[in-house]
Amino acid sequence: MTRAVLSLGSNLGDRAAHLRAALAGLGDLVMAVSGVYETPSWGGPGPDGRESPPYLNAVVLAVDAGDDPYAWLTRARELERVAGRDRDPSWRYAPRTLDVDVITVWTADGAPVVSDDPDLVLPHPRVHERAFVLRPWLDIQPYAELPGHGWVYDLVRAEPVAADLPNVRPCADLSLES
Ligand SMILES: Nc1ncnc2c1ncn2[C@@H]1O[C@H](COP(=O)(O)OP(=O)(O)OP(=O)(O)O)[C@@H](O)[C@H]1O
Ligand SMILES: Nc1nc2c(c(=O)[nH]1)N=C(CO)CN2
Repeated sequence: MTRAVLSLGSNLGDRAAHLRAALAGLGDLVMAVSGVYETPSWGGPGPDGRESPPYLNAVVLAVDAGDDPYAWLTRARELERVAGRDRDPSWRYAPRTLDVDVITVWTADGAPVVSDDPDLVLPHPRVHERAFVLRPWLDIQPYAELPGHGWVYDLVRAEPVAADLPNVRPCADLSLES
């Protein structure tokens, strides 16, 4: 058995519909879903100076009966494929219909999986800098700990995340829970 925290993001097309479809795709694996937040695009403009539009973001806690952490990556890529995500070789953080990142994975005994395989780095190597993940994560796990970085509630109060926090805006009118 493994548990995982996944980040869902969309800034292209019907953003809420893409998040809902991802959640539906995860189906019975989902244990808890955060609120939906509108967040400025993280990662800067494209090579031509074009800005990436704001995202809708949410975070999910999910559980899988199998033991393989890579199953989460496979699922994430499949959800992105179904959402029609295109990759733009000239712009790493180009707008996308759906982005699913594997944030952290725990084994059945509660130990965090640590991996430096470039195909699946765990915990996700940039999440400690990302208010758009850390803030929604607190909705579903107020005592969440990011392996190697400490309590999530401390991370959101320290720089560089604290400066971004006011721009992570709850969308009270949008819910992913049915
Ligand atoms: N924890 C992880 N979650 C998702 N993808 C990962 C992870 N660790 C490594 N990768 C690899 O990162 C590669 C790029 O993934 P992707 O294009 O979704 O990145 P991104 O979401 O645009 O950027 P970022 O990695 O900064 O979130 C993929 O080939 C994937 O195998
Ligand atoms: N606001 C926001 N910015 C991003 C996001 C995201 O989900 N939300 N995902 C990225 C690649 O993982 C890059 N930048």
